Amino acid sequence: MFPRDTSLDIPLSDDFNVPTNQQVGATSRSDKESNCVYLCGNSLGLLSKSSAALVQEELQVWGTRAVLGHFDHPDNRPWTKCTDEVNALLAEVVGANEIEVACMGTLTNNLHLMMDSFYKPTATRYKILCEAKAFPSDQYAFASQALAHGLDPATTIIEVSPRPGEFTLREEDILATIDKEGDSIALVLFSGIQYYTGQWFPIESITRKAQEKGCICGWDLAHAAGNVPLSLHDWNVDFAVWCTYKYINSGPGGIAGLFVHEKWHEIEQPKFAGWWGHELSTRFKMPPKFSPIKGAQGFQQSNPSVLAVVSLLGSLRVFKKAGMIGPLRERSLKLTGALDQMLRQSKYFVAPEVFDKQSTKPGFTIITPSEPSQRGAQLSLLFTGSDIMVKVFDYLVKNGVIGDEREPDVIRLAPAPLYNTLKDCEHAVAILEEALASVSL
Ligand SMILES: Cc1ncc(COP(=O)(O)O)c(C=O)c1O
Ligand SMILES: Nc1ccccc1C(=O)C[C@H](N)C(=O)O
Repeated sequence: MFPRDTSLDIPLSDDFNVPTNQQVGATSRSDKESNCVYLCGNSLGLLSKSSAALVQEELQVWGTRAVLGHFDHPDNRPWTKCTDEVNALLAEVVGANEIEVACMGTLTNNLHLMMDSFYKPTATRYKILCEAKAFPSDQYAFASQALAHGLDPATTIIEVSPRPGEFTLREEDILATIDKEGDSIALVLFSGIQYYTGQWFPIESITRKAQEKGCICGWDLAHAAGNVPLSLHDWNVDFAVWCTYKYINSGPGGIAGLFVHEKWHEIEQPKFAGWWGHELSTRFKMPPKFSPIKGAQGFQQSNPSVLAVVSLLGSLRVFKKAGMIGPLRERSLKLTGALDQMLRQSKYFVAPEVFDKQSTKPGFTIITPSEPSQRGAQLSLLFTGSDIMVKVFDYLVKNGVIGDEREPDVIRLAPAPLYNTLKDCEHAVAILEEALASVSL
């Protein structure tokens, strides 16, 4: 029997709205009013009551104060300064100084903005190094950046792939590639945590090696921010971008984050300026010449959606109340560790070394590293056969277990430490086993 840690039975925060079985269309469940088992905070985090209340407040201010809300706000949160509290909290989440962080735009927008500033190919140093099978938006961004510089993506973008028979990257292979190709690499840009495999890359050592070879090192932290401890400033990361709608629960399409290390603030001025990057003290005097805010916030372009900002703020306040990343990671290690252990005890589990994708016998392996320091909350389950994953996924949803399917073959399950419990993990494993039993029939 798996030893139970009863502290994991109570959610860390009761501030979240968990959809019911009925609401998610779990038609096989008779307990329609019970909460579903939501293990999909790696794609879209849940709505916190705090975010919902703050959005309502801003709607109220908009309805009652209209344009005056920009400067004179009943809750002392004038819209011109609505990102102040968020920036401070985001800086804590990613391990940065406040001046290094901006809450703005969207992940892919910010990635382009940062590449516009930091990707400066020359005749001899022009390549972009990333992991193979990066999230498609990142691949499109890299390729289009290469094209914009008149370069051929096929020769510009180099990817590190897993060794044959392996699912994740070895640190030594990444470092060796940088060593070998570094003189021709302009930019090393990995995801902090790989969206498909859930592998947490060694950010500090990759950054160090890239910089030793004279490359710029940036990070896409979509799956890392709010999930694992980060120390972007101390790790000397050049720049980073992330979305906030996953583990940080800002809501679909929520406002994103951007980090520019302090060492660049005097050197790298915003290239595509907008008025919101201009110093607040003179912004509304409408001067013709752009005078940027020092640091990451100088990269802001437009006035942000206040509704999006406070939706993020609500969740960040929940993070703060829970003690920020330290306690969250501690709980995350236990929850994901327990889920991992239970899955490995399943009769359908096949060890990754002997996993046979072609097998028609229903089964799965876990492609996420088993070493906790190499992963965050997410576990990626790879299924045998060609249509087993889809059938299993369908069964899970009908039974109120919400993970996500990622083509071609993976179901991702991610217990979020703020709102998931050990019971969620136990329930998910039980339903998964039922699902696999049903496809065996
Ligand atoms: C690693 C990664 N990059 C980019 C994106 C795209 O983000 P967005 O649509 O917010 O630009 C996502 C998620 O959608 C992601 O996980
Ligand atoms: N923004 C979305 C909208 C619709 C569906 C998924 C997403 C995701 O965020 C996907 C995520 N990046 C992932 O790792 O799969």
